[in-house]
Amino acid sequence: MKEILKYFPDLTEDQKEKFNQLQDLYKDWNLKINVVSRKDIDEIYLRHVLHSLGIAKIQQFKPGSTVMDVGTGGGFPGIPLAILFPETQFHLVDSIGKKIKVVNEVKDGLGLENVKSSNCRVEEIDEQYDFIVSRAVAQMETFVRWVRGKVKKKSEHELKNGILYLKGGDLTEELALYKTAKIYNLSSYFEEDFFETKKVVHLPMKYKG
Ligand SMILES: C[S@@+](CC[C@H](N)C(=O)[O-])C[C@H]1O[C@@H](n2cnc3c(N)ncnc32)[C@H](O)[C@@H]1O
Repeated sequence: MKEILKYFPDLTEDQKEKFNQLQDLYKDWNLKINVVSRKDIDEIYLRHVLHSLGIAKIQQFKPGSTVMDVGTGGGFPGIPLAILFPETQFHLVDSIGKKIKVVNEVKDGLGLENVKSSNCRVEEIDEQYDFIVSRAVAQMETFVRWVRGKVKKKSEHELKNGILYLKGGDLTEELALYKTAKIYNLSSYFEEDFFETKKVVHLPMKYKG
């Protein structure tokens, strides 16, 4: 939890309380369904919560804007972002039912009213959002094919709408097709070694590839 306060010192008491509850909620659920690796559960604030919040260093979601988290698994990056941006609506989607069950339990446990979830493949979703966020789900080309048409071309809330994808490693080859993609190194924002190779890719949706 100290990692979160270090980089997000202006949290409200309610947000602090919610972030505080996360570890115990995931610890309990992890005993039944493995959503966070055993090694990671003790470092959940660094490896999952702060990593998810890396997106917030690139984009501050505005009140009223809408975000879909594709392949959310146990709720990353969607749940931490929903705590940080309580006036933004989040739709967390995963094709595995038991993962969405955990998401729903965590959402209810925290009383997150700005989160809804769906147990389906993202290809089945027929809605448009200001932003699509994701971590560790598919190669960019596949991902873009899945979500094409699901980002609002022009947003009343946001100027930089598009995909915000948490990725690691060398992305030169994977992003060669996407001339408008911008890569942000999370090591510029967070000093822990874990973030050395971690990046946020922003792909604006005017891209027609
Ligand atoms: C490696 S996990 C990552 C989970 C989470 N984003 C995280 O970083 O902890 C990938 C998740 O994507 C989901 N997934 C893969 N393809 C999907 C699709 N087409 N639609 C919805 N979910 C998908 C899988 O069920 C799995 O839970």
